[in-house]
Amino acid sequence: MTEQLIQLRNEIDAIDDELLRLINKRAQLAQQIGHRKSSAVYRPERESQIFARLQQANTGPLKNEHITHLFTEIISLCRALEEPLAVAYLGPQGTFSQEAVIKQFGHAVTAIPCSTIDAIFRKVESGAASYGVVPVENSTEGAVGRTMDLLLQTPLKVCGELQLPIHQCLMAQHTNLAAIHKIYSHSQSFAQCQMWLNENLTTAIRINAASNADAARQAASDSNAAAIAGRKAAEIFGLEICATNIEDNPNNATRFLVVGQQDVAPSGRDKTSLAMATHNQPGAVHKLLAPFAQYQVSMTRLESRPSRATLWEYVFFTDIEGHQEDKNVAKALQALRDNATFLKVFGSYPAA
Ligand SMILES: O=C(O)C(=O)C[C@]1(C(=O)O)C=C[C@@H](O)C=C1
Repeated sequence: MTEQLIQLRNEIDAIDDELLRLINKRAQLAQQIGHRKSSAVYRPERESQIFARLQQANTGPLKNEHITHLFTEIISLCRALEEPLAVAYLGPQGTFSQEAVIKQFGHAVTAIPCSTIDAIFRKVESGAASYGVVPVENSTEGAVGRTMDLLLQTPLKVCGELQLPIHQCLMAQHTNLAAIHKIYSHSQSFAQCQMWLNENLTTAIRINAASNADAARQAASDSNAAAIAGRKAAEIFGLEICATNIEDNPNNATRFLVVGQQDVAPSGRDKTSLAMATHNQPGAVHKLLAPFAQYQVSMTRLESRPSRATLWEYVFFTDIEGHQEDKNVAKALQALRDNATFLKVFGSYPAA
């Protein structure tokens, strides 16, 4: 080893010692905060402010996404010292939903796989899990109807959102595509990879699975089969990756919501999700939405779903910019309450 290399490594050792001391000091401070908290340990608004501040201060060479990644894990460990969290998600292990849990909460949580979106809501409502992570829309396939229907019924609040890029891989016991006669996947993933499949695996039959992870599990026991799933599923089931990024749209992403029992305080960069309905009359929807324009509230999403109560009546699901405690948002919501036949605010939370 050259003198210079030894010198550089000595400097890294000294920095690691300092980081170790500082990270443990940070953990002790989090513990002290934990002892002073009377309610929820997880504070999405504070975590969002920490990430925003660090990104602002970051001078590189590490990219902002790396800094967020690193501090997600540091905060995750500090939070777990205050109180261990259980987070329910759409399982089994190896799904994109599990990746979403890790992206939002870090690794220091107990992730509880559930077999349906209904089961996730039930786990959180009963207190068996502190939070649930549910898919709400995909950039290619659109809204996840079951999540939207359950939001109407649940007493839970929306506490957060995150977006996960969805990169699909073809995986099998080997990489010989000529030997693949069957492909397992979830129907949504098949829909997202149609062009690639039509070009590269024309004759293989497509078999629907309950989830991508379940597809990978089945491919792991059949040498003539492959699965379409996320990279994580290949790791879990010991499969080889035959092709990566096979989704038709390279910007394919799924948006997830975090649901829990708490109202989240303003972070300074928030969104509010709600659903509303009005009479089925000419101009009624225009009138319903007017308060947003009047109080300068931006809508980031507007989606209609059948009300399920009355034929051909619709509920409008809306995301707006701002927190329900912000003055303009509060005024718009009050005006909406006066006009709408139905209004439910699901919650305000830091924008992803
Ligand atoms: O500031 C708090 O309330 C903390 O508990 C500390 C901390 C952190 O590690 O920074 C941990 C958990 C919360 O979700 C937010 C922040």
